Amino acid sequence: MIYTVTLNPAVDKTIYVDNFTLDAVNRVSSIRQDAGGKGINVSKTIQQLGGTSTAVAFLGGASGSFITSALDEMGIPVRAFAAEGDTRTNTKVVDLVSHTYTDINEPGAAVTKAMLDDALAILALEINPGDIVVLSGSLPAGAPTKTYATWTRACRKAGARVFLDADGEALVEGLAAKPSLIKPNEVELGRMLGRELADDDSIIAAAQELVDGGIEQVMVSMGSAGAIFMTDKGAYRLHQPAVEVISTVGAGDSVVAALAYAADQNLPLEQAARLSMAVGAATVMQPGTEPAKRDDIDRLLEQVQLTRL
Ligand SMILES: Nc1ncnc2c1ncn2[C@@H]1O[C@H](COP(=O)(O)OP(=O)(O)O)[C@@H](O)[C@H]1O
Ligand SMILES: O=P(O)(O)OC[C@H]1O[C@](O)(COP(=O)(O)O)[C@@H](O)[C@@H]1O
Repeated sequence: MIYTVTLNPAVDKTIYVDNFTLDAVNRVSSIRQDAGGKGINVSKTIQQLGGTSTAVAFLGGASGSFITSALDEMGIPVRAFAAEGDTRTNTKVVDLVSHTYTDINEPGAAVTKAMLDDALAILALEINPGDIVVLSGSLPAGAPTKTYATWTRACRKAGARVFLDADGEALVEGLAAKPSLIKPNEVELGRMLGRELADDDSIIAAAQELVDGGIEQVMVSMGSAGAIFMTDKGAYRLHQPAVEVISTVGAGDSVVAALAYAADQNLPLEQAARLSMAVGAATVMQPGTEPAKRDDIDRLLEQVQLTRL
């Protein structure tokens, strides 16, 4: 079983504007809204892959209900915990002329340590050995920076494999609890290590350091440049096929989803790596945070380039 955990979910509101201009009135040509937040996006993609996951999330207000209904409609089981206040709305401004994409992410509804502890106690009782728990996204206000470390330890103690996709302090602290997999992009990885990673060699060296430190799998996603997948059983340079890019929001989440699905299905490492790139490319072909289409994934899978390092 796969559980995705989104402590700070969001309604992703994509606003389409022609010639987005700062310091001026901009007229919106169309809007779309998606259930979002990193773990929720992971659940949506796992569903497209034919897998099953339970989306664990703190939700509140009308925006929280919007997310619950959207996931219900997709047939994704939700384990909702009440947030203190309304779930945030993250605004994505897409300029259809200049093709720029601007994210404006709100801080989100606060939680208390007691709320987090209660949710974790319930989740830990439910987890069975061999399950996968995906911890994704920013921490909401009120959550200590060591929250992911605490959750990783508890889930590992219950026998689960933990995949962590976070940034900044939350990631640095979380690493101490030794998740099985992390998926920083190259900027997040550089930030985490406090140095600029300018080329493949420096990314490979950085990922190797983490694997040597006890993280079994480090997937460094690199946007249109593909990814470097470093593991304790092999390392790969990956390139996805060229596709028409509609929205890159949720691309990283889709890579995490593919890796969680592959691990749950016990797919060989190389197959997992290929799948993650096909899913990443198929995701950017969709608007907003609509998940990748199965037929795109199947078609792109054969075109992924994989080189053993
Ligand atoms: N512009 C793009 N063109 C094609 N594929 C992309 C593009 N951006 C992202 N992807 C795919 O999605 C994956 C994850 O994207 P990335 O931007 O690195 O993640 P994040 O959203 O976490 O920053 C990439 O490794 C790649 O496979
Ligand atoms: O929790 P954070 O870091 O604010 O990120 C939340 C945002 O990230 C997303 O999950 C997209 O993430 P990625 O583009 O990094 O895959 C959006 O759905 C959401 O608005």
